[in-house]
Amino acid sequence: MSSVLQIRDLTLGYRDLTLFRGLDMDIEAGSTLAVLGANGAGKSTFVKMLLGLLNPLSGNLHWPQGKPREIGYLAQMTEFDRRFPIRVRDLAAMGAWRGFGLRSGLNAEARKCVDKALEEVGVLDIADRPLHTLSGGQLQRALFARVIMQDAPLILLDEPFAAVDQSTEAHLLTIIRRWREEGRAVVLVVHDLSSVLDHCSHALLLGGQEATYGAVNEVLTPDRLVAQGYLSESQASWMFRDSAARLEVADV
Ligand SMILES: Nc1ncnc2c1ncn2[C@@H]1O[C@H](COP(=O)(O)OP(=O)(O)OP(=O)(O)O)[C@@H](O)[C@H]1O
Repeated sequence: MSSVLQIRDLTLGYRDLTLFRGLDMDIEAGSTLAVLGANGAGKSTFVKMLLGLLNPLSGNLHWPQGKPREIGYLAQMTEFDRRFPIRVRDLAAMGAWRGFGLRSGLNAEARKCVDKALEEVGVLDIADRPLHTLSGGQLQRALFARVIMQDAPLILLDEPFAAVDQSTEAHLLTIIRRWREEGRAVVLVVHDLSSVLDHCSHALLLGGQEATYGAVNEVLTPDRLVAQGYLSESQASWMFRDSAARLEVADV
């Protein structure tokens, strides 16, 4: 696999708060990375750094294939103001603004791509509805269409399943799988371990002033999850009760 981003000896935090030191990791093309950690562990800070909104305290970021023109990004839904007076179709089209420019508008080919993205996420039938009329799941699908339109090699999804039902989650996971198969790197901030196990190849666990990166099975061990404050001892022994290596599917 080729790396989209190489992170070396990274120390992350703020002026008076160091979240962790010495992280080495590669974000690989065609991989899915779960970023996990207890509240306040630094997940959003890590995402902000990847987006270039925050400099590391120290360390290096190297983009072997060149820094992408654009990083696909889905913010936490709570940060989205759905009173924004646009339609579903316009929201999706905003993902492609670099391709056609804000003034010139969409040509026929771009309009076709928007419709295809809306169809893929299952909201083409409500493409002309204003955002404030959508349910949480419909809005998340529309926001996924916007990410599809961004056509980026690295995609960051901040808690994409936080406010959606199981069938929407399953649908959105098929889109994530397609992105991975296309060789894009997908980074997901998640809270629920069950959505990590079957769908992510790698994990970055934050907490306890440490950052642990590796294959999912190597990182998400009961000892480590407890040591880094993600699970209590009793949660870990319940979730790992049948196997030392395999978690029960459960929310934390
Ligand atoms: N601009 C800032 N200046 C100083 N400290 C900050 C700033 N933003 C966040 N922090 C602190 O950094 C720590 C990590 O915050 P961050 O939002 O990255 O955590 P998180 O893992 O995303 O948490 P949650 O699961 O609650 O969303 C917290 O202690 C937070 O208070």
